[in-house]
This record gives sequence, structure tokens and C-alpha cells, in this order.
Amino acid sequence: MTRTHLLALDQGTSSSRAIVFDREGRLVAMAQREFAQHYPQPGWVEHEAEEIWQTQLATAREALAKAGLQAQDIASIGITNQRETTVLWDRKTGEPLHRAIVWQDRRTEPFCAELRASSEAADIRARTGLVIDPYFSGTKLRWLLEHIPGARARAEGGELAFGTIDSWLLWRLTGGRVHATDVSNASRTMLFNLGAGDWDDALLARLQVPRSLLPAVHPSCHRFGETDPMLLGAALPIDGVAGDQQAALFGQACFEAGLVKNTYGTGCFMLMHTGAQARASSQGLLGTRAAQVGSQAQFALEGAVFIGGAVVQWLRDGLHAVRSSSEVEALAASVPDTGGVMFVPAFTGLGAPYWDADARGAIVGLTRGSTTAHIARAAVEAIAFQSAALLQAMASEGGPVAELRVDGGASVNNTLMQLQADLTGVPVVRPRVTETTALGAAYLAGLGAGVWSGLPELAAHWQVDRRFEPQMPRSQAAERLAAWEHAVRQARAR
Ligand SMILES: Nc1ncnc2c1ncn2[C@@H]1O[C@H](COP(=O)(O)OP(=O)(O)O)[C@@H](O)[C@H]1O
Ligand SMILES: O=P(O)(O)OC[C@H](O)CO
Repeated sequence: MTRTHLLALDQGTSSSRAIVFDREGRLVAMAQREFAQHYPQPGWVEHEAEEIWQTQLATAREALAKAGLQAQDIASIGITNQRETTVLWDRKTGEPLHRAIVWQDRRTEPFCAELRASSEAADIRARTGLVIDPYFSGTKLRWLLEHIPGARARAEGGELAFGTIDSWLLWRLTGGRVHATDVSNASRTMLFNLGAGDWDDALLARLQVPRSLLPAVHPSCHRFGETDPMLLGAALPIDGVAGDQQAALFGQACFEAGLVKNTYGTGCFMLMHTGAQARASSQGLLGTRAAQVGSQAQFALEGAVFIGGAVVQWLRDGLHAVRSSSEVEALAASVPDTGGVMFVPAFTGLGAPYWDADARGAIVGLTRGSTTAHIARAAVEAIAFQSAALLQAMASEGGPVAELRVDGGASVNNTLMQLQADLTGVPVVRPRVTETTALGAAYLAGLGAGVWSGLPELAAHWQVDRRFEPQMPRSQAAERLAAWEHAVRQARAR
């Protein structure tokens, strides 16, 4: 038996993907399947948990076939996943009791508002590192227990299991033998004590969640179990589990305090490794667990830009200014600047460091000379401005940043990356492998299976595709950031 490759299962919000990597960390084969999004009411988002499992299994088989490999060639499996999304299932039958409630779902806002206004708010924030928001799993699970007839009694009787998507996939992959999660996923539930590293009894009591529902929590690199041999043709070990943003941080070889990555997808997720100490934020950043290898807990600060690459999708689908996302770069580059136009894409409010759910999008500074090219350029710039504001908040709380490692679909845009470096004054570095989420999961699995010796070996894999050095004078960057903040104030003044 050769066991030369790693299989990463990357379960995202809009698709399930499986990627095979070799022991040099090179991508060998990939398969992807989209699945249905359900919007039963405004603000509600659901996924069919069974469909998530079926698409994930199908991509795993397809990726192996495309790579020309047998299950026996796989040293280990790593799982990475959309975080916070909540599944409740029957331990006996493995049947979900309800569709999964997706991280974007806002149905628990009334309860969150109550919690925020209560005397416990500061304590909840201190225990979890999170802001009180429907985003996280805890209030979603509470909603399921309240609204599914009989669920609470059955939960108290030990008949049911809760899990984020990693736990759900683990359960199905192991034929119902393993109910577990990793620290990075657990830290997104609002049920987990960030510092202590375990489910928190006070939080469980406040959210009325019986402990018997919860998975065991392990480091991200751990022998979680083995797959049912019927699924992929052999029993394969599962040695890595991490939430997708923490997996990307790991795949970017950000293993130490001060290293930062930003993923430019639909939204942008920025994480800064903060070492072995939990760090509180006064600017609305989240304290979270980074992927953990060994017994030492690892922490990160996190912030999100809600509308990142999505603003380019809006240019394409809403404004019909471009036919494809990739066209935006040429259109934006067809003008030397935005001609004074500023675009604040607060379509769904603004995330950290603003945290304004009521802000709405604004295009300001229009003149008779403004064209779609100016607006397109302003849209691309908005991605960089929002990320720059986030990085500023992070640096002020987590310490100086030597470089920003980037990935995600919009990181191919060189104009955007150069502006990011210019605005932040920090070099922006794009690695050769930008599938960093799946790579991070493969790294965790490979470390567990002994394919790699340790973090230094992985750090040596990380190779630069392109480095963008800041070129704009700092005074000019400061002026531009001030103009951005002015535009943000206009978007918020409604
Ligand atoms: N050249 C480009 N310039 C700016 N944005 C881009 C470019 N190419 C793709 N995008 C944006 O990147 C996003 C897709 O990135 P991806 O990492 O696949 O996102 P996700 O994982 O959130 O689905 C889309 O929002 C798309 O509009
Ligand atoms: O599936 P993605 O890439 O949209 O990531 C979702 C995040 O994990 C949500 O917190």
C-alpha cells in the first residue's frame, strides 16, 4: 500500500468540494457539486443536510476517480466546512429532524436582541469571544428545540445529536460511530468557553441546551475515526477537522502570532493568529480558536466584510456593467481613478469594525463625467477599503502586521491586490496554491497520519505567486482612507 495522498473534503455554503493533494501539497484533482439553497421566509436560509452529505460523498468518489487513485492510496482525510450551520439529528436513524439552519440565517434575532439587552451580555461575550448575533449556532439550536414538536424531551432523553457540518459529515462518514467536532468549529457555537476549551455550563443553561446533545471536542489534528469501508472502498482514517476560515489560516501557514490572511470570496474573512492567548476585542472583532495541533490551544482574531466579491457580482447581475467577474479588472483599469466616485456596498449592513446592520449601499461623488468604468473601479476599491479598515482594527489590537496573505476568487485581481497593499502600507502576498481552505484540511490530516513531520515542513511548502509592495505615499493613503470613512458615514446616515 502506498498511501501517498491526502483527501480534503471542503463543505462550503454553496457547494461541496473534494480535493486530492500529494505529499508536496500540490493539487492533483478536484470535484465540486452545488446544492440547493432554501429561503422559506425573508432572512431565513436552510440547507438539506442529507443533500450536503450526498454531494460531499459524490465529490469524494469523483475526486479519487479523477486522480486515478484508489482509497488505499489515501493516507488520511481532512474535513473543512462552512461554520456555524446547525444540524439536529436522531442518533438511532441518523435522520435530520429539520433542514440545517445556515450561518446566514437571521431568525433568532429577537432572542439575540433580548440577550444583548440583558445583564449577561458582557459575560457571554467574555466567555465566548463572540458578539451576540444569530450568526452563531447556539441560538439556532435553541430555536430547533423550541419549534420541533417533542424535540426538547427527546434531546433530554439522549435520543438526539447536534452538530455543525463537520460533526454531521463525521457521523455519516463513520457510519454513526463518531459524534465529535474540533475546537475551531466549537468556538463558533456560542456554547463553548473560548479560554477553557470546553462546552460551558452557564451558556448551556442560558440557551437551554442539554449537554447530551453535544459532540466531543478535540484538537483539529486528531484521529477522529475511520470511514465506513463501504463508502469509499476502504476504511480511511480522518485525522483533520477545522472550520473553513481557520483551515485557510492553517493552509496559508499562518501558525504564529501576528500572521494574517484575508480570503476574498463573496465576502471577505480576515483572521489574525494571536498565539496561545485568547484576546478580547473592543472593536467588534471576534475572538476565536485557530486550528490546534497538539495540546496547546491556539487563538485568532477574526473580522468579516459582508460584501466583497459580491459587489462584482452585483455589477454583473444588477447593473449589467460586465458579463463576467473577470471582466471587471479591465473595465476598472480603463480609467486612471474613480473620478471622485466612492461606492460603499453596505447591501446587508456593515460588519467589523462598523457593525451597523442598518447601513445600506451608497454610491457618492457622481458627476456628469462619471461612467460605469468609474463605478466599477469604485466597486473594486470598496473591497480593498473595507479590508483595510478591518486590518487597521486588527493591527491596533493584535499588534503589527508584516504582510497580508491572500486567497479566494477575487484575489486574482491584481489591481485590487495592489490597492490593498497601497492602502494598508502592508505587503500583500498571494501564494501559488490559493485553495488554502482545502489545503489546510489536508495539512491537518497529513500531520495526523505522519505524512509530514511538523509545522516547519509545511511552512516550507508555502510558495509565493506574487508579492505586491505598497507604493502609494502614506499621506495619500491616509487621505483616501479618510475619504472612504466619509463615504461610510453617508451610507450610515439614513
Ligand atoms: N477578477 C475578479 N475581480 C474581482 N472579483 C472577482 C474576480 N473574479 C472573481 N471575483 C469574485 O470572487 C467571488 C468568488 O470567489 P470564491 O472564492 O469562489 O467565493 P466563495 O467561496 O465565497 O463562493 C465572486 O464574488 C466574484 O464576483
Ligand atoms: O462556505 P463559505 O466559504 O461561505 O464560509 C462560510 C463561513 O465559514 C461562515 O462563517
